Amino acid sequence: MEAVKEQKNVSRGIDIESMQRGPRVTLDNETLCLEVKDFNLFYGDKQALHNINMQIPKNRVTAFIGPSGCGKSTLLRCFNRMNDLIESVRMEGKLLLDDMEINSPSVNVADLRRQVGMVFQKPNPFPKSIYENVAYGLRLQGVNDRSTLDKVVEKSLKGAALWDEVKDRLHESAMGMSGGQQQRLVIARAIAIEPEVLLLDEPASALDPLSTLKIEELIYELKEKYTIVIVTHNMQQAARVSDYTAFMYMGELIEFGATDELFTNPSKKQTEDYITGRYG
Ligand SMILES: Nc1ncnc2c1ncn2[C@@H]1O[C@H](COP(=O)(O)OP(=O)(O)OP(=O)(O)O)[C@@H](O)[C@H]1O
Repeated sequence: MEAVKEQKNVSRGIDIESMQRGPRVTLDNETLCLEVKDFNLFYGDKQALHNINMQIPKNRVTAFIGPSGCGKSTLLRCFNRMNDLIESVRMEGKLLLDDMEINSPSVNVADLRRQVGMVFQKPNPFPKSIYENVAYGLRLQGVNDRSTLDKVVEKSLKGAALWDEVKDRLHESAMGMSGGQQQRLVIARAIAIEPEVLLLDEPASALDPLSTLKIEELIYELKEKYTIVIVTHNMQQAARVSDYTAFMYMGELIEFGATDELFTNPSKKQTEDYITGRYG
């Protein structure tokens, strides 16, 4: 894994045109993080993803939007092999994290999930203290030194914009926090082990507007350090937080582009229909 990591800092332009047939500019000066090549996914006989080609740039926020059932979460889950847990799943094509083939049998899935963290729709803190939730990943790696853990817990809670709210009750149960605080705690737990990518599957859909705003502000800050891929049903949210947007429909990638452009000047009629609320 380390050797693979070494080779990663190669800057490559993101060729948006190769992702879609429509006329759209090629974006230079982006470093590639995740790549999907000729990718198909089946649940048993049912094909859920059709020939997806997509390039996701590093240190940017990329949003997946599209109507319910179009395959957003299925694709997101591929990046840290969460679909391995579903027996009927079959995949074709390639998924790359930098130069590493994600589905290669030689990839250690636990290592991959350390590099590619995931946050789900419903906050899922462990029934432990706030401190132990954040320290969890490090403890799994065998780190038990108190001062190291203290530093990482503080840094991660600060990174998740939660420190000030919880610094005086670190040893209280996480289950007593509000939903919005719990979701930021889960993000702190994910960043404590310094992943490269954060996958967010509708991270704010169970939260009230104020907590949603905090999560959105947080996403904006986190992209300095992480590559973020977010699935959202909320188009305003996609427009607010993301740099790039992928619009999917019935298992296909219809359009991928800079968010500003995709929302103001979509190149495909299906995208336009969706963002103007004609369906979905
Ligand atoms: N475990 C599964 N087994 C069989 N089919 C599945 C499974 N998970 C998803 N699907 C199917 O795959 C398709 C894509 O689902 P997916 O959840 O990825 O869509 P989505 O765009 O994320 O939808 P939503 O916005 O409603 O969450 C749907 O037709 C869904 O029914």
